[in-house]
Amino acid sequence: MAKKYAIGVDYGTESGRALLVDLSNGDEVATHVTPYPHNVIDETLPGSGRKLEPDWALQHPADYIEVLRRSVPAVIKEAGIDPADVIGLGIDFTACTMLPIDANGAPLCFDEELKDNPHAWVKLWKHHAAQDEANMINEIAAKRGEAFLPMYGGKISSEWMIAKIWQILNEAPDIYDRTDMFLEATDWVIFSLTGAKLRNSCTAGYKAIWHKQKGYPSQEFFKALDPRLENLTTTKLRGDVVPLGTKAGGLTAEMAAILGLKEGTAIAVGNVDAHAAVPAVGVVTPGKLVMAMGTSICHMLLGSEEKQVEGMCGVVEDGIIPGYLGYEAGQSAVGDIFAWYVDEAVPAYVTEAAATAGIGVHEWLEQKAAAYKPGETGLLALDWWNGNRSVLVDTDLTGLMVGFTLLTKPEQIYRTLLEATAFGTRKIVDAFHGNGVEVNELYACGGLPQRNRLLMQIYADVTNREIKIADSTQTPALGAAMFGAVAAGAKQGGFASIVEAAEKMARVRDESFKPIPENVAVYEKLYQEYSKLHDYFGRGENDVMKRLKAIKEAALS
Ligand SMILES: Nc1ncnc2c1ncn2[C@@H]1O[C@H](COP(=O)(O)OP(=O)(O)O)[C@@H](O)[C@H]1O
Ligand SMILES: O=C(CO)[C@@H](O)[C@@H](O)COP(=O)(O)O
Repeated sequence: MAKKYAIGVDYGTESGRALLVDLSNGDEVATHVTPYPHNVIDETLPGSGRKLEPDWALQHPADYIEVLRRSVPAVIKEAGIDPADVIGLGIDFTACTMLPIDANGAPLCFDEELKDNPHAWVKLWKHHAAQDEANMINEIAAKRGEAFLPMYGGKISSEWMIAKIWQILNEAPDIYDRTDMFLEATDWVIFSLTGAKLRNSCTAGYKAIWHKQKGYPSQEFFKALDPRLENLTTTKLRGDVVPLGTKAGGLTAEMAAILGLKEGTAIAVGNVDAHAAVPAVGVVTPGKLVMAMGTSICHMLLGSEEKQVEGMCGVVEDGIIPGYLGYEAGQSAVGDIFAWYVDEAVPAYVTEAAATAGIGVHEWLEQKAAAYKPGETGLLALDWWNGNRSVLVDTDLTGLMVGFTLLTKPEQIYRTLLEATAFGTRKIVDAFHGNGVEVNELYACGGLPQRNRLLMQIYADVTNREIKIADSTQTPALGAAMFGAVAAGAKQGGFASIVEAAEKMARVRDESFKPIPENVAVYEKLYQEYSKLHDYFGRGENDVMKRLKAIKEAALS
């Protein structure tokens, strides 16, 4: 029998990537990236040039189709295979990236009459202009004692579905009225490929407050938010919510012609980028925390029971792997903190020394920082350069470093920043483990594990846990392809379940990072000090960070 393949399409913030994978062994045969022609729309609307307000971040839905049009034929061509041997396709997306559609499924921004209204466009995950609505949701939910709130660590984010919908209603009621359904972009792309309007359990659960047993929050809750939202969940949020790996449908004839694939090819329901990476590193059972490490970190973990864990982003049944509770937590800046130091704060001599050595500034700092023993710098930092997403859930918190002397060196500061983010991850690990959601091993994927060995050793030492590293450098796309193969099913040459797909296709590297006992002992002491600072500045004992923010805002006004 001819070899069978699946395609995973990973929709990132600035581009989409297709990956063609061999189902017999998980080999990544071909890949192709399409930058979004309209990129992130955060200044002016295409066409009218209408200016957008700060905190807005939109996208053009046609760009998502363009990724399919360019990247899918490109991987088929590069691989030189018969398109009929591609038996399934899955996608993963940034989230909550959402849009209003009409009764035919067309985005409202495609309508000549509506295209100059920014609310008709896709709101990207990092659209932060619905903060007022998010604050009201949290206030009202807390007052009413809504049971869902603790399942989201006590706070619903402005990035998520309900806050974004309410902003549309408040600022553009005509767009709200014209909307037949609000969909996650990941679900809209699947609709475009198959004609099936389904909602996937991952985005519905993590981003739209849907619960497998309880459904959405009550109509009374939505009425308490705004009487106009009373029927939202049965009208504009209607639609079946189905578990990941479900076949959404077959590729339509029209899309088959565009993609160069066979009509009827199995298409899996949509998924989220970080979550798709979990089976791609082979994690399909509890006890293993997967860290998608890049500019920020998403931490994902499976459990068998629904537990309340301080500061988690959410717990969703079938949210990561069908049959398990999926837990998500996160640090809102990690690589971004190192980037800040390298771009904004290192002395010129460091940049020059790195250039002379023919290496990057990160690499130069890593090499120098690796010469120190844990504790030797005398420095300690709080990693809140972009607030704290878990466990404190407070965007007003800011960064801090103590222990400077006249002898402090740039590489010591860099090492301290690496350590601070590791302590932030340890807080998350402890929050899960201490609340009965076991964390025994760590798995890492994303850009950072490939780039910085010192960072990974520090994480192993600080958490006192072995860390396995993804073999693939494109784990979300690999995970999406795996779900595509599950949608195709075993009879077609795919898999009966994601567990089977992971057994065949997922890989970690042979080399892992193991804790070094003498480092663990020193970091334990430093972590106790970190925890004292964390609680002192983060739990209200000393509100200096908030007071500084107020003074800054007054100075700016
Ligand atoms: N050698 C390095 N050590 C530590 N951080 C690095 C290094 N090189 C790049 N970074 C950081 O990695 C981040 C990008 O990670 P990546 O996984 O590629 O991106 P994304 O999170 O957008 O998918 C940036 O924040 C950058 O500062
Ligand atoms: O929020 C999530 C996942 O829950 C991400 O989709 C979102 O932060 C975007 O992440 P990336 O920038 O693609 O790593």
